[in-house]
Amino acid sequence: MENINDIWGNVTKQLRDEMSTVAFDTWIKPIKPVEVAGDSITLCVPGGLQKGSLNKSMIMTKYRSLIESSIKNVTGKSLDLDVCFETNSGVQADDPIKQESALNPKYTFDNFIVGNNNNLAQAASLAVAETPAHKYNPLFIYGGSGLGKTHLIQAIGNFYLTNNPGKRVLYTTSEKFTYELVNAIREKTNQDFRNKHRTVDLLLMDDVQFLATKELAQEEFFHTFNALYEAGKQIVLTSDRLPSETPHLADRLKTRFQMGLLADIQPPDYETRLAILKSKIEDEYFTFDEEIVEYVANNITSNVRDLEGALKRILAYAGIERTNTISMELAQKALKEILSTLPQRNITISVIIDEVEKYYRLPKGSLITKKRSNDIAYPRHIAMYISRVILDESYASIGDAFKRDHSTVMNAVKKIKKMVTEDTELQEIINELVTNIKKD
Ligand SMILES: Nc1ncnc2c1ncn2[C@@H]1O[C@H](COP(=O)(O)OP(=O)(O)OP(=O)(O)O)[C@@H](O)[C@H]1O
Repeated sequence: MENINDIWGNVTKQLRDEMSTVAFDTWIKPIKPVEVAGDSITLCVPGGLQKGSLNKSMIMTKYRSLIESSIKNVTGKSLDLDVCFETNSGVQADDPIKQESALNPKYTFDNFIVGNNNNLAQAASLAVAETPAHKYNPLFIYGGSGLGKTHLIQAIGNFYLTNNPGKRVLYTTSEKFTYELVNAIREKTNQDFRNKHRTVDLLLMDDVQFLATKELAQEEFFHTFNALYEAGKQIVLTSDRLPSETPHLADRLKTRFQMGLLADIQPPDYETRLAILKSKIEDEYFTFDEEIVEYVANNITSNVRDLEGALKRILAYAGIERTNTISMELAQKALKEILSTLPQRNITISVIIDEVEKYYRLPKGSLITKKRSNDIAYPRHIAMYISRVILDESYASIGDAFKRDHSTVMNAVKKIKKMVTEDTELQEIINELVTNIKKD
């Protein structure tokens, strides 16, 4: 069973039998199903910020396991429950224009945490949502999995619809686009397909990299893109990589995707991970000590989806132990399994060089040039120091990687080692670099 309304209809039938009528009418009946995406199901509770968050808290603490087990009975799958409520900046779940747009109201700018890793993409997204087709058309957001691309692209749509009621927005993915195109050809409804995609004010296309291997869909999307662009409509695209690095993507699409702004999202740094965790915890109404939040931020470094997963695990353990206060012991128990299964990166000197160059925003390969200016020499010494500390490599093999002799490496390592003991800022930089180097 795939349709969210069918699933929820069956789940509520079961819940009605298992709960008292008063509890069912108060807590379950007002819930609106939003979507099933991947391993999670999203439901929306009524109320604004205050009442909505109370409703959500009640569902998550008291009824979560009951709802999740009914969902499992109905779908045969374990789906994570995600509950949203209607904020001022989110569109209403039952608004017909919203339904046509296929947007999920839970993705807003309000709940998107901005850090060094995503500030360009967030600022450009907001600019596009405020004044579409003005500055950046198309806006192309790219970055690794679980870093917030879907969140941002949908926040653009939600913001735009809230501020421009009556305008038409369409959120789709390249896979959905292809699937609907194939159906349209089979059922001879090509014109409907074109009307749907070419007459909107704002087209949001997620995961555009999957178009690359589908010739027919690329051809159709090329014409969709042109029709919208020429009509002065905004297009926003997301991908896991740059257009120029997408194999099999037609050149004419590559050039079009590059016409506006290319904005990247990088994995969140430590500060941003902390801020994201704190904001997600605020939504949950559980008490966490600062040291527990730091423990999670230090250990889960890959992406925001994994951070959320870690938090959900901790909350699930808290649910089992029927407590609202999270202890360090509970957090460690909850994360033990996932920490041991997280992919470990194969760390080499070249990984360290890459990360240090990225951190100091230096062009790739700068650390192994002959340049001796301080802006290159200092990061180079740090990279040598980290190579020695993390990998325990010999000075000679570090020297080979940096095209330097072994005494240069030895002096650099000695110098940074001394500085680290005196300079707390440098200690923090090195901690952050080591975290970046270790994450996959
Ligand atoms: N900066 C952020 N602030 C708050 N939540 C975030 C942030 N970035 C990501 N998230 C959350 O992390 C989860 C994963 O994000 P999202 O689905 O947008 O990633 P993605 O880049 O589209 O991944 P994929 O390429 O795998 O589809 C979502 O629940 C999203 O709300």
